[in-house]
Amino acid sequence: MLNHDFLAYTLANPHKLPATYDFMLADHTRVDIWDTGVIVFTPANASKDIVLSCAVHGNETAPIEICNQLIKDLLSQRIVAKQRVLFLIGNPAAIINQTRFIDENMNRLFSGAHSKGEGLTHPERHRAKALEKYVADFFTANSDRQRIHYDLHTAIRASKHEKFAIYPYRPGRAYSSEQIMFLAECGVDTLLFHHEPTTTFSYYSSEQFQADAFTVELGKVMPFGQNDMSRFSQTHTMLEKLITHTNLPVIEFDSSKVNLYKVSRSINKHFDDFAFSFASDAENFSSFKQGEVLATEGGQQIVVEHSQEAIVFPNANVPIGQRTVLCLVPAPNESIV
Ligand SMILES: O=C(O)CCC(=O)N[C@@H](CCC(=O)O)C(=O)O
Ligand SMILES: [Zn+2]
Repeated sequence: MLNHDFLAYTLANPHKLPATYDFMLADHTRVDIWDTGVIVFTPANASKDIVLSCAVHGNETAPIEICNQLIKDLLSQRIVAKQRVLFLIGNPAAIINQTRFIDENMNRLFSGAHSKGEGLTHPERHRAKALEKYVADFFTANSDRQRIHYDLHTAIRASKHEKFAIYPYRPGRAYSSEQIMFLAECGVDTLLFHHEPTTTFSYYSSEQFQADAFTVELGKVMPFGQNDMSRFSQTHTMLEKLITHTNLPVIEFDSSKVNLYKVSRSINKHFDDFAFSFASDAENFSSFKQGEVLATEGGQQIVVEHSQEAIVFPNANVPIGQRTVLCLVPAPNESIV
């Protein structure tokens, strides 16, 4: 049965739990375990419903360690939740495999993509569909609460901005200065405003439930045991405060504390010979000048269109049709309230 180590319990039962559980922590918090890697803490009188997800990519270990420590501290009652929290350990089988995924990148399978196209038997398809349902059940249980979802990741390569967040496309909804400043307090000082709908987990929560949802990149991917956890202490502290405080002070928007970019385009792969022209170890946010060649494929060159474009998440090793890189330009005039 479960002791305080929910990660160990999840990895001992990566596909299915022997049973679902609910119990009380003293008389203050109800705990529900809905599935492998899925645990809810419900205190009385919360004002926020918060989803913290990790391991949507199985080899991104630092977010897993952060979430497991918060869960341990809640279960042992070192800390007491004042807000309702759903923790999701996204892909337990891929954690055991020490890989980004088993058959398919799960962060391309939300908003119904799990049920379209080929590969319907892939384990990530079933898990993405199940995770959608858990998030839907969690958020729709209350209609009067602030809804927050931080989908925690680490990136494949080094980055000029170590910690950054992707703000999913949200037409007609202003960006939240409160959220941007909270993330800055977490040490996540760089925001990318996405320009189109995607099939990521954070877009799902944002679009379906109007959650303040973000993909949050906390550093470079490392195997278990090799994370310098001191680099995550600011984030850990702020997430703990978010969960355990009734109210957090709202910090006034200060543009000098954040770097704001918007996605100018997503370059998708059309041919097997897609190749980048820049160094294979180029950092995220490396910037290129107008006319410079970013990539080649099918005998064509893909060149920088704006006076400068920065790149993030370059990965030529993706299936045809998927994103190889996001191009970014500065975003000084976004609507932030
Ligand atoms: O480092 C990389 O190349 C990928 C890191 C990562 O997993 N990023 C997310 C971003 C999701 C988003 O665009 O909101 C992903 O690619 O799924
Ligand atoms: Zn990731």
